[in-house]
Amino acid sequence: MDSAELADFKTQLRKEAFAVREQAWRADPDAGEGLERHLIEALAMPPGIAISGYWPLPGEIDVRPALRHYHREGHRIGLPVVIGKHQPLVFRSWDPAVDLVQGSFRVMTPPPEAPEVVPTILLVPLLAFDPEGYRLGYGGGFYDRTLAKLRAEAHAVAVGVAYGAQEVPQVPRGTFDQPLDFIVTEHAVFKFSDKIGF
Ligand SMILES: Nc1nc2c(c(=O)[nH]1)N(C=O)[C@@H](CNc1ccc(C(=O)N[C@@H](CCC(=O)O)C(=O)O)cc1)CN2
Ligand SMILES: Nc1ncnc2c1ncn2[C@@H]1O[C@H](COP(=O)(O)OP(=O)(O)OP(=O)(O)O)[C@@H](O)[C@H]1O
Repeated sequence: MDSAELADFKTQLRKEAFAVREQAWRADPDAGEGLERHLIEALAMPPGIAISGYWPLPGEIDVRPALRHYHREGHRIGLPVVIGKHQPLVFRSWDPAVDLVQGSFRVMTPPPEAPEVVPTILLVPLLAFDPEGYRLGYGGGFYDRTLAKLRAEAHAVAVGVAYGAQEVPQVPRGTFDQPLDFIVTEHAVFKFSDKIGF
């Protein structure tokens, strides 16, 4: 498959994945609680480690119960901010008292004055995932660029979070696609690397 065919294939898969995710979300809007439980069971976070999450868009599994838990445990939490097309994401500090502002793509983000957080563990949103740990995102390449940068610089663990229904047999892969270390859903944990052994 050349890169144009790969992009077309991903576009088609994205349409299907949107519909499947929307349905899962409508059926179980509180799945974030099961997700929180599985995250806590699966990943022993070293004290004080910085964790990134996201403020969910309609359809995305609600990662906020887990973020509140990690904040209570004393972790620094960052939420993603798009600083430009073709640029890696930047993460800014969030806590329950922070008033969010609307950023690019209607995503809620911490205000510009919130300090930057460089996460070691990233809770990564996605449209679809496969049983080998590959993910399909919105197509901006934001998380691929961000993970490539963080993994080149330091220890970074990518944890895809999703509804179980978002699993597909295979996500088409290109050279830039960054595999996940874990995928955690409201029902299950998939582990692809031993990376969290700090
Ligand atoms: N909650 C959340 N925050 C996030 C992301 C995400 O996936 N989820 N991102 C992950 O990169 C970044 C924002 N990137 C985004 C890139 C594209 C679209 C987008 O195109 N949304 C369309 C739906 C897609 C389409 O119809 O083609 C929309 O808003 O209607 C949204 C977010 C950073 N923050
Ligand atoms: N590290 C990178 N350097 C340069 N281009 C990249 C990099 N990562 C991804 N891209 C390009 O970004 C575009 C979008 O990639 P892709 O379709 O894989 O996005 P995605 O994984 O669905 O989205 P996201 O990572 O934002 O969730 C592709 O053209 C891809 O080649």
